[in-house]
Amino acid sequence: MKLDTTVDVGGPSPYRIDIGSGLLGDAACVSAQWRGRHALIVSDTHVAPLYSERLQSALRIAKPSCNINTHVIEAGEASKTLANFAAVIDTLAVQGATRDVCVFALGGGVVGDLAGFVAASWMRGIDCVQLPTSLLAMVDSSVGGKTAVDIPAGKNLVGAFHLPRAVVIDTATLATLPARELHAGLAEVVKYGAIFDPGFIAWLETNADALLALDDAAIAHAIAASCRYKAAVVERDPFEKGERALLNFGHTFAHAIETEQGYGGLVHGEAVAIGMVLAARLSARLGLSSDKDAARLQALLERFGLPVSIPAELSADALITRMRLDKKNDANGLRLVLWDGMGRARVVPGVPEDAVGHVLG
Ligand SMILES: NC(=O)c1ccc[n+]([C@@H]2O[C@H](COP(=O)([O-])OP(=O)(O)OC[C@H]3O[C@@H](n4cnc5c(N)ncnc54)[C@H](O)[C@@H]3O)[C@@H](O)[C@H]2O)c1
Ligand SMILES: O=C(O)C(=O)C[C@@H](O)[C@H](O)[C@H](O)COP(=O)(O)O
Ligand SMILES: [Zn+2]
Repeated sequence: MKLDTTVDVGGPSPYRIDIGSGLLGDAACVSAQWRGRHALIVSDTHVAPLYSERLQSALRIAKPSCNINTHVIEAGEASKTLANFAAVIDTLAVQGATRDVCVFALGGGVVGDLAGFVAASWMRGIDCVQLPTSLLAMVDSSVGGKTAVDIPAGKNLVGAFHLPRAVVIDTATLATLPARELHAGLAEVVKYGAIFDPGFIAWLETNADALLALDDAAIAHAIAASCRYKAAVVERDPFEKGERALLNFGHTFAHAIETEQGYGGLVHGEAVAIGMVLAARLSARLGLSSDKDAARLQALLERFGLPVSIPAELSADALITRMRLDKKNDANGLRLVLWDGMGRARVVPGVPEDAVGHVLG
């Protein structure tokens, strides 16, 4: 077990992100914020068989007389539902979980968002510790307290802001992550460079092969840097009243694609890669950035094995209809995160639908 780095997240209820190899088996680390005697581990059918036992043992070392329950959902986006939310809530009720219960979210962003929403809701709010096992969850979803489930009408339309008590990132779990999911996580890593830091884009270009080969030092740097970019913005704007919306770069397109595919097509990071390319092209068309920058962003995403164009079966009309239900919109219509070139983005209200239709082809 080796704690490499910590990132402090300030704001209304500060917490710490621990990053290191083997941390899931570190009793002191995983249990540091656990107050009561009840614990509920929420995980999925891919992750639970690999890591749930390790976490349970660590928790039992920390509190030998504890009451630990595990709720396992089917792996995949299609599980981020109100039905599974209700099922996890029922598990807490059957367990007799008191308000000092801690929910441990062990898995990718699907588990993290669902378990976080349960924690936001049970007895009006209990503790949640995020234990992300996918790269995407390590660099993005475990941090910042956005919790949600999807409904057929749209992604993340039902949810709450509920900050985790702690985030523990065991980088050793990436050894079992499928390559497709590694690539998906890299899309959100690229996002930070695209919106905040051209220097980070250059670093990603130089270290692309090392990242794809899961080189320890490169991966550790990408995770820590990503957590720092996200921590900085969510501590200034925890409830997305302003600048936090920049983290939604590419997401209006991405969520429309995921919803239109019924949450069983592209995975979130893949949809975000396409969404960022579309947002970059739209920004160039509107005169905010250049085609050259858009091409550079696209090339980096392609290098990470990510798709950059809309699946052929999806029509522009259907996607625009989905985009109208995006949470950032207001009375002026589509409100999109547009791009000023590498490292700079802005929220633009009243984006004309015909311009959007043009980049959707
Ligand atoms: N709350 C936020 O701020 C935020 C940010 C970004 C994304 N999200 C949400 O996160 C979700 C996407 O997260 P994701 O990409 O982690 O998807 P995911 O949770 O579906 O995980 C991806 C796949 O990898 C598997 N997996 C995870 N870790 C593994 C490991 N170590 N070994 C083997 N298999 C492993 C999972 O079982 C799953 O099949 C979406 O629902 C998205 O909306 C939320
Ligand atoms: O943390 C945020 O803020 C983000 O927007 C991060 C996104 O990567 C993430 O996909 C988020 O869940 C999208 O939020 P939503 O508000 O558009 O549902
Ligand atoms: Zn995202």
